[in-house]
Amino acid sequence: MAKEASNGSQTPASKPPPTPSPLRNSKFFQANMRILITGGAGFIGSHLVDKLMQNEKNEVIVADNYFTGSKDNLQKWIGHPRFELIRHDVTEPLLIEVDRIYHLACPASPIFYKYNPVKTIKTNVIGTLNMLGLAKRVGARILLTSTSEVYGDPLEHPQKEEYWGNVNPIGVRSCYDEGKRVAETLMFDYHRQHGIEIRIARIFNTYGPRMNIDDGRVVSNFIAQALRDEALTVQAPGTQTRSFCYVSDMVDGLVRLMEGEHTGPINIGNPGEFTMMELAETVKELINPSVPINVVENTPDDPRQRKPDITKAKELLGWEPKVKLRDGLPLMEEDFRLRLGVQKK
Ligand SMILES: NC(=O)c1ccc[n+]([C@@H]2O[C@H](COP(=O)([O-])OP(=O)(O)OC[C@H]3O[C@@H](n4cnc5c(N)ncnc54)[C@H](O)[C@@H]3O)[C@@H](O)[C@H]2O)c1
Ligand SMILES: O=C(O)[C@H]1O[C@H](OP(=O)(O)OP(=O)(O)OC[C@H]2O[C@@H](n3ccc(=O)[nH]c3=O)[C@H](O)[C@@H]2O)[C@H](O)[C@@H](O)[C@@H]1O
Repeated sequence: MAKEASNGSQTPASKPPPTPSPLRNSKFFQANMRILITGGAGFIGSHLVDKLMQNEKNEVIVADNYFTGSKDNLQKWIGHPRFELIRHDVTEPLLIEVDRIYHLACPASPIFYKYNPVKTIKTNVIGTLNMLGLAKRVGARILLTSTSEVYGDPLEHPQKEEYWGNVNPIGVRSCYDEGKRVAETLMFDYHRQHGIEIRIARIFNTYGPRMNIDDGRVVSNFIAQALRDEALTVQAPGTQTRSFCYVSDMVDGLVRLMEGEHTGPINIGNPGEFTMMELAETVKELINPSVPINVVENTPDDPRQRKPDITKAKELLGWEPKVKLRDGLPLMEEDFRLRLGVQKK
């Protein structure tokens, strides 16, 4: 029997999550998978939209508050009968019917996630709670895009999924690192407590076309600086490392994880590891050999090294990255040239 809630409304007794809607079996719906992408107007999200829209059986719904994303990234899909775009902040509940939720909504560039850290935490915690609530109500499978930042300034190298990390809980990056750690916890608690089907991807630095030009992340900074004939700003000491994954490899990994049998967390990233000085030298060589490289001040708590161990992704998802940094950078250069209006000399 339903219980009487204190405000007088009826609340259902505790029960297992519903199976997907019976409409799934009707003639019309059988051909479709309805997929929600939160943060789908952003960099990775918009590439994921492109990939999922290629399958004519998919309907794609994007919910985004446009904090760091833009309708421009989705221009080609606006008006398409299988596509819907909703201006929505995930810190508010969303009532729709879907089969899959790719939950990406969260500013990813350190400049943007530090801009309003309280909002970043709300997005990670309340936003993930809301999306898990939605998954529970409609019986959808949900994938969280977590981050290599859950490993903090890692004391193990390369990072395996079993490593618990070395994160400063009160630093300026904590709104993001700890926010994503709580989001992972919520995912597993909903899975254990309510039987929700979950997937967790731990994404390592990803780059490619459509990154915000002035978004502050290292690859977009260096390419924009090289094209504008400005000095490349290597933050000290320059020996810190990152591993850069091209965006088409990333979305391929995310879809495999979603449609595979494993909850994760699974690292998705390119194990090729570079110092920031090496990255600057590569950008200089490929894009503009006449720009200088300047070493500038760094920000607090910058991780000193990062490289994914992708054994799990290889074994469990049959996934590994295909695009090498030297091949991916020119593809991004082309997109930045178009957007900045800078011709090749
Ligand atoms: N790009 C990377 O290197 C990287 C690495 C690790 C993890 N990730 C994760 O992948 C996801 C996508 O990253 P990205 O690089 O595409 O970043 P992005 O900033 O381009 O995209 C994030 C999107 O989320 C939207 N958003 C932010 N807060 C929101 C809110 N409260 N409600 C609704 N929408 C909101 C933004 O407007 C934007 O469209 C993020 O969850 C990020 O943490 C990215
Ligand atoms: O992969 C991840 O998990 C995380 O990676 C990045 O975080 P971060 O590695 O700090 O990204 P950048 O801001 O691109 O910085 C990378 C390195 O480049 C350096 N850097 C940055 C900008 C610049 O102009 N010059 C420069 O040398 C930074 O000091 C840092 O060492 C993303 O922005 C996060 O969203 C993501 O979760």
